[in-house]
Order: sequence, then C-alpha cells, then structure tokens
Amino acid sequence: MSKVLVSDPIDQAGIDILSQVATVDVKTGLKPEELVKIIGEYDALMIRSGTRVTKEIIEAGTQLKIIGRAGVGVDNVDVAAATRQGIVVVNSPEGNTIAAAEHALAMMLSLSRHIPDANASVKRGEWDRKTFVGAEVYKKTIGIVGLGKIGSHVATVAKAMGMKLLAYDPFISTERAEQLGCQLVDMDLLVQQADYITLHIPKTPETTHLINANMLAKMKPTTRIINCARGGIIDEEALATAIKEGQIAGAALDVFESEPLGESSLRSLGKEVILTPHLGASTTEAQVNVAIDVAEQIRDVLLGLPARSAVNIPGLGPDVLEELKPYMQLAETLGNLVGQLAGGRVELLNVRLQGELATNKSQPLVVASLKGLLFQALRERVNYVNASIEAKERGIRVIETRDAAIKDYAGSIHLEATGSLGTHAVTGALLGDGEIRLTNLDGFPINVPPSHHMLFTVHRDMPGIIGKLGSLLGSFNVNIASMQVGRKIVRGDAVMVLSLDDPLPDGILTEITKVPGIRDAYTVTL
Ligand SMILES: NC(=O)c1ccc[n+]([C@@H]2O[C@H](COP(=O)([O-])OP(=O)(O)OC[C@H]3O[C@@H](n4cnc5c(N)ncnc54)[C@H](O)[C@@H]3O)[C@@H](O)[C@H]2O)c1
Ligand SMILES: O=C(O)[C@H](O)COP(=O)(O)O
Repeated sequence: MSKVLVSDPIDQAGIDILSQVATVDVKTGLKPEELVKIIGEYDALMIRSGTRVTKEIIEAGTQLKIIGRAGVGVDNVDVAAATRQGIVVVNSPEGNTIAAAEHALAMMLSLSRHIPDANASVKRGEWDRKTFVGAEVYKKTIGIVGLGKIGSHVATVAKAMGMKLLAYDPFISTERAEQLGCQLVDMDLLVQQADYITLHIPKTPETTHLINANMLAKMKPTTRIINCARGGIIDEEALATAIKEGQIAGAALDVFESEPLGESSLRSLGKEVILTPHLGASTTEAQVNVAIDVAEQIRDVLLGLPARSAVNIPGLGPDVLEELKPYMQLAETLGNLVGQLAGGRVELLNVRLQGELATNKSQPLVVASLKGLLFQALRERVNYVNASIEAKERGIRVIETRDAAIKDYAGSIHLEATGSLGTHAVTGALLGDGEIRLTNLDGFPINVPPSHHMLFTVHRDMPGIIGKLGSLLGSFNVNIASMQVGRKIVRGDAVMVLSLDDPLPDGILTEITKVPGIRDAYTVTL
C-alpha cells in the first residue's frame, strides 16, 4: 500500500480520502532535517504553507510521486527540483479564493475603523470613543494589484460597497477588467490615486519588493495597504518607515517575508497597522475545500490517474489527457521505437502531426514522444512531468511540424530522430478500434501492429532473402510470430518487419547482416 505523509494541519476530510488508498502519517511541525530523514519512505507529501519543500527534501524523496499543496501558493516548494525528479506538484487553485478575498476585505474595514485596537481597549475596561474615529470606504478608490481569482472577488464586493475600482494586472484584458467594473491602469497611476491598495499577486522575482520605498513615496498620506497575498511583495522595513513618518496612513498584513514573523519594526506600530498570522485561507469552508481537492488529486495520482491541477505539467489536464490518451500512447510507442532505431545519442526529434491531428494541441504529443524516446535511457524515471526537461538537458532539439494534407489515416504521427548514428523515421496511426499500426518505416510503407520484440531489416528485394532469414532465426530457435515486407519499387530496397516471440539472442544481429542482400538489421523491444 502507498504511504502519504501529511506535514501540515489538514482537514480530516482530506485524510479520510487519502486513507482509502494509502497509509497516512500525520506529522506536523517537523524540522527540515527530520523531514529529510523520513521522506524516503513516502509516495506522496501533503502540505500547506508551513512546510518548506527544498531541493534537499525532494532529492531525499526517492519514492515521491506527488506533492500536494492544500492551498494556492507553491512558492514554498522547489517546483523545478520536483519537475526534474518527475514528481507532480498539485495545488488547489480555487478552494480558498473566497476565504482569502473576505480576509482582505475584513482587513480593509478593520483598518479603516480601528476595530482590533478599539476591541482591545474595551476589553481592557476603557471606553474611548475619540481615538478610534475611522474613515469610510464608500466612494473611496481601491487599487487592486492582481485581478485574478481573489482580486476579482474583492473587486465585486468593493464595487457593491460603492468604491471606485482601479486595477493593475498586465495579464488581464481590458474587457475582463471592465466586466468587473475596474479601470485598468499602470502601477504608477494606481499607487498615486488609490486610497486602499490591496495585493493579490503571486510572489515572483518581478513582484518581490514591488512595494518599496520608491512606490511608497508616490502614495497619498491617506493611503492604506492590504497584503493578503505573499510576504516579500512589500519591503517591510520601508513600509514601517513610511507609516512612522506619516507618508501613508497604515497597513494590514496577513503575510510576511519570513514566517512566523520574528523581530519586526511593524510590531511596535499602533492602530495604523494590523497584523494577522497568515489567516487568509483559515476558514472551515476553505480548509475542507482545499483538503478534499488536493487529497483527491493525490489519491488519483497514486492510482495512476491524472491530476486536475498539476502546476508542473502545463497543458496536460485530465480533459486533454482523456481526449488524447490513445494518441499519446501512439506517440510514446513511436518515440520508443525511433529512439532504439536511431541508437546512440539523439540530437534532433522532428514531430509531425498529420491529417486530422494537425489541428490538435501538439504539446502533449511532443511530451509523450519524448517520454518514449528517453525510455531506453531512463526507464521508469522518465514521465510526463520531466520528459521535456530531461530532453533539454540532453541537448535534444525538438521541431514540431504539421501536415493536414496527409490523409492516409484519419490522424497519424511521424517521428524522425537524428543522432550520432544517423537518421530514422517512423509513422504510426490508430485504427478505428484504437489499435496502433506502424504505417511507415524509414520511408517504406508497412502496416503492422507493434509487438514486444521486433526485428527490422533493410535489404535488396530479391528472391530467397526471406527464406534465408527465416532459416537463420530458426537455427537459433527464434520463433517468428508475423512478418511483413515493405517496398517502394519491385527489386529495389525493401524493409522486413518481423514480430518475434522471444528477444533476439546476443550476436545474431551481426549474423543477419552477413546474409547476402541484407544491408542493416535492428532489433527493438517495446
Ligand atoms: N493569505 C492567504 O492565506 C492566501 C490565501 C490564498 C491565496 N493567497 C495568495 O494570493 C495570491 C493570489 O491568488 P489568486 O488565487 O487570486 O491567484 P490568481 O493566479 O488567480 O491571480 C493572480 C493574478 O496576478 C496577476 N499577476 C501575476 N504577476 C503579476 C505582476 N507582476 N503584476 C501584476 N499582476 C500580476 C496574474 O495575471 C493573475 O491575474 C497568491 O499569491 C496566493 O498565494 C494567499
Ligand atoms: O496560498 C495559499 O493558499 C495561502 O497562503 C494559504 O496558506 P495556508 O494553507 O498555509 O493557510
């Protein structure tokens, strides 16, 4: 039975799903060195933002097939290292959207009305109505940085509260922004005009310290900033200084450069600063949503099924896989075959989608071709996650072409591999019942199903060759299951394709090429 490690607090609903297919160990609060020590036993790791999944942990996770992040941000996972090792990384892109948006809105209103400090003062026994005079959000301008899932919900609610909406998001269309009642502006205009600035972007090299001393200097003294996205998008020291000096009115932060928040000048600020301990996703509803969403994906991957929200298999969602599955199997078989025919180091793979397939998404078929091509070198270590990166690291260049005019079969795939030992090409198609047919080999038309052990020869089309080869194989006790000859012209060059019941014993290939008329011979195992 598979083993899953849950290293952050996850709702029981998720644990129950995982327990259907795996032994589940819940061990929270592990130190990195403790995690490195035990991760090698596990097939899957389920986390939230508390566990930092470093390269070292990933490399120690020799059995890991999947890392499931019960939430949105995967910045605590070394996704590149996971990809390199063929580990799928999944998240729950929508499970906590509403929770995070509502937290940002709650922070905005709390900050405007000093609710946390007013509450604390009443609880201390005071009745101070002067200190806590606030500001209304009605008719004020909110600047939303990042108009994705969370930013969009914030926009909808802010509009309903009578706010004017500005948004900065270089990847969103003007139409989408207008639908949400937002005016798309550049970042400079947004920071100059907004009374409230709320961040809903991922932390990337481009967004790190997006809000810095320079940006803060452009804001109005009445501006308040809300960050429920990621720590590090705001330069915390510059923010504390700007608030202390009255450059801006305040900030409400849920996320920090380093979590848990340690020594920080933000802690010493008064009612103009609200700090929460990364609570954006901490609602009962969101935690159930993300736990179920991610646990289902871990369960599926452990059962050999695709995951719906894999962050490191772009373009290979379950819908695509479902539709293209038979063709991906075809591409993988052809890749494996052409890789063995080419032998040696392949430098260039040309993937041509033909007939009806020419209008299809090529990326999944390219990935499947590469997976097949690399199978002899990497065996089970190559999968859809790491095939492209493994190929790139081996210097294999991929060219994709399309030819809708080739209509011998409804759709076919042609792979041509060029390497240190020459160029070979194979074409394959699917029959009506989904069975694979090899339809061309190095330019010779054939029509054979692939089989486990195959022998291909290139010979001169002349009487007696087939008999001689049959006798030779017979003398080594090799049984031929089927045989077909493909030729372009009578008595010209031809290929012979044989399916064998057993693998070809060592040394016979050389004997075969000694048969007069046979130029080359290749054996493959599929
Ligand atoms: N505090 C929490 O507990 C909590 C909970 C959930 C999500 N989050 C964080 O909130 C953020 C947003 O989540 P989401 O689900 O809305 O993501 P999303 O992918 O739906 O939206 C992000 C938006 O940011 C935009 N964007 C990317 N780079 C940008 C840039 N350089 N400048 C401006 N816009 C840019 C994208 O175009 C996208 O529209 C993420 O960082 C996520 O990790 C925090
Ligand atoms: O990206 C997210 O989903 C949030 O930051 C939530 O993090 P959490 O799961 O640790 O609460």
